Amino acid sequence: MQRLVVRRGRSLVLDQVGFQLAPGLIIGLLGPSGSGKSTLLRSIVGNQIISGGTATVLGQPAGHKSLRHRVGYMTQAASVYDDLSVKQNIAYFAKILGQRAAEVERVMETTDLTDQSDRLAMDLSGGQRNRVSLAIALLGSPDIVILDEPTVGLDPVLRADLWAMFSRLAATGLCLVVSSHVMDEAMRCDEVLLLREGKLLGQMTPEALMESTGAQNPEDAFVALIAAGGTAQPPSRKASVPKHRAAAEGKQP
Ligand SMILES: Nc1ncnc2c1ncn2[C@@H]1O[C@H](COP(=O)(O)OP(=O)(O)OP(=O)(O)O)[C@@H](O)[C@H]1O
Repeated sequence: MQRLVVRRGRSLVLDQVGFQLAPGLIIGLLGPSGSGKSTLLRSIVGNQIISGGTATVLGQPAGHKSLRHRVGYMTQAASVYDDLSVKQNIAYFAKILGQRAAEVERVMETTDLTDQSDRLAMDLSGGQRNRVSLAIALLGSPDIVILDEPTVGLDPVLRADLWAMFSRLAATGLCLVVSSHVMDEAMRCDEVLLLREGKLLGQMTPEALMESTGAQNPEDAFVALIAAGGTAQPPSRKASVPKHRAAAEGKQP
């Protein structure tokens, strides 16, 4: 994204936002409610009219038809039909996307839903419902998956399970962009984009965020960064050791 500007009505919702994504990383988009996270995610997907700047995804303008199968999107409201089973839900979207039946099995396996395939969506827990939405976003093996507040409303155990799943997906080379208003989730990301009132305060590793502010936790670090006027310096990609790789090599990320 370069100098991205989005206006909605009279409001300036995104103000000159610029950042880069990279494969194999979990990029956390963090900011308070109303800071513009969903608008920014829609801009990456190509569902948002932009007023200025450029949104380029995998070398194409965001929303280009060639990106249809390369960018997966899980919206904030889980797109799951209560009266269909897990498998029927996924198969329905697979059909719309022109995907084969084998792809339905693949995404159910990836999201640990194979055992639940015949259960009606209305009988699922919040975490399982979110995994159905994630499975739908993974149809067609996209290169980038955009997840809008996927852990909202989940208890800490289910939240941790979902983040572990994101890490496994990143290890396959996928780029995941995950929004959250829970600052503590920053520590689970490889890099964070910090958004406030439509402005990007910075893009950095969570470790760099903590180090540069000297704060004890991500929430305090966010406040300290605001007080310091933010920094929009992009991270050195050499410094970004993905959490999944650090764990595999037994290093502290
Ligand atoms: N249709 C609209 N017209 C005008 N302003 C809007 C419209 N939709 C959203 N906004 C404003 O745009 C801003 C950003 O909204 P957005 O939903 O992107 O934020 P968010 O960070 O995702 O918030 P949340 O975490 O609550 O979903 C908000 O101030 C909101 O009031």
